Amino acid sequence: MDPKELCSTDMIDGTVAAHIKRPCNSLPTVIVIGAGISGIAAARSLYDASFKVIVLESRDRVGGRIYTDYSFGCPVDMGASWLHGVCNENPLAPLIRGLGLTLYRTSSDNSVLYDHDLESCMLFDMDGHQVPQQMVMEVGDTFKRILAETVKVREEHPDDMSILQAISVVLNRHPELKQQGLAHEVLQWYICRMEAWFATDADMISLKTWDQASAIILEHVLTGGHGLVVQGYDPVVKALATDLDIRLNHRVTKISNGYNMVMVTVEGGRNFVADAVILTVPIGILKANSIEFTPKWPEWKTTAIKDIGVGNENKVALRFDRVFWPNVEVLGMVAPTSYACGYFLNLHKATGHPILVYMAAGRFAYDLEKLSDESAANFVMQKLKNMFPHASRPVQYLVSHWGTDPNSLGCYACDLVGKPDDVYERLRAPLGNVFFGGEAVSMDDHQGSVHGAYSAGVMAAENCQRHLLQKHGHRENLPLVPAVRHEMFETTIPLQISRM
Ligand SMILES: Cc1cc2nc3c(=O)[nH]c(=O)nc-3n(C[C@H](O)[C@H](O)[C@H](O)COP(=O)(O)OP(=O)(O)OC[C@H]3O[C@@H](n4cnc5c(N)ncnc54)[C@H](O)[C@@H]3O)c2cc1C
Repeated sequence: MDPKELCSTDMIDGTVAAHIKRPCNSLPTVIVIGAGISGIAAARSLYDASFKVIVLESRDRVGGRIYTDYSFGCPVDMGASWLHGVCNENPLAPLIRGLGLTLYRTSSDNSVLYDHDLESCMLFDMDGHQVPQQMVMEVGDTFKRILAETVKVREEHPDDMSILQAISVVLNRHPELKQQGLAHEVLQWYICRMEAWFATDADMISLKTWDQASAIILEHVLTGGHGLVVQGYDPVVKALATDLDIRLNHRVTKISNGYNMVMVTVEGGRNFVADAVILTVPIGILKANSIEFTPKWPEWKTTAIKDIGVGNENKVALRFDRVFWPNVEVLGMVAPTSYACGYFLNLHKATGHPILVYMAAGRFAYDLEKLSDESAANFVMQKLKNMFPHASRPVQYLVSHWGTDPNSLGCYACDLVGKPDDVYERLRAPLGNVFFGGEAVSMDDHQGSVHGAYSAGVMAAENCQRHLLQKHGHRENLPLVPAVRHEMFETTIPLQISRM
């Protein structure tokens, strides 16, 4: 076999891989594992810098946890749908501007607890009666005060506890903040919304870090509030993926990290060899140990993976033949527990299409996945009928399964109670020729976001590039051509923001 062929990231026989060396002056090769936004951003950066790169993706599509479904005849995002931080500093802003995508701003508040303006939420009790708007606003203010008091609880307790425990400490201390009857149910709805952001239940969310992730106290947070990507996130992924060598239906089962090269094995036994690997599979996949690593990873890495939590969120999208609901952004149902609360996002307001999307998070999202799609759609229809007895049957429905999908096993990383401070640094740290990308390794508490995943991919590519250039000599010694900037990034068009 021609040695040049061996290092061109093509299939080779695994038994010879350990003896392969990359010939001098050939292009450094990188395998990116995962074609979500992070992997594609990493591959794009390396490709634009003239590295030879291939992407191995287990699914039959690109995008990962970005998934825009078109079966309703219009785009419906069943994974990510908001751009969090509608501002020019958002790393995705140039791409979104360049593609001419419209953002429908649901809130200009940067806090995650209010990614919808409260005036645009209509809540209903279990009997289908509308909750007075005055009460929605007042309980919202009380919830803010309760959360502010939890900061004091944190300062007093050296050990971490859950945000739910902290709320109960605050309510015992300040009985005047306790809510009764319907107001208590509205408070539970706010807790339900908080759980939706973290995609996990309030008894699992770390008191120590929740407000860092929610951007209430941090300075490096992106401004501009939250905007739905009206045309769906798919064009963003597709634009970034242009011209990349992406091999779909290639599920990686093993990564063998040698001194000179890394060998990656996919289901069916094919091997791929490269100078370096960037691993961007979801944290749920790492936690499930479904990829074998040789040599075994050190304990500091495996405990980091164990100590990071993974949440779940699912959507049930319903398309109707006509609109029978009011022109608000969110239709919520209050209940005595946050588990029993829920809400629909009214896509009609943002897109003009008669679509409602029910959102479920945490344990409830897992429970929803246990139902057949038809039962899940019937379940949420009952909730809707409770609010609107004359609701028509949906013409079509879609149900996501992020928790049990073997390519995601959860929706995104979350901070569990007692999370060690350095857990994300350890997850991010490279091992030999293996670099780590993906939303969970993103910097500055941007885990669980598209822009965080994107930046994590770019950062992994930069670290990988630096490593390869150090290892294989200076840039001048390698046949690299000057970096080609992706034309989408060069545009100066402003962000298009709408609000109907
Ligand atoms: C329901 C839901 C709603 C969300 N809402 C928002 C939102 O509104 N705004 C926002 O900013 N973020 C949101 N997020 C988070 C956002 O979608 C993610 O943070 C981001 O898309 C993650 O990108 P990634 O590239 O890190 O991972 P992924 O997109 O998951 O990419 C990883 C890829 O690896 C592949 N893979 C897995 N195993 C293997 C294997 N063994 N071999 C090869 N490939 C493999 C997967 O198929 C996948 O394509 C949401 C997520 C979900 C699930």
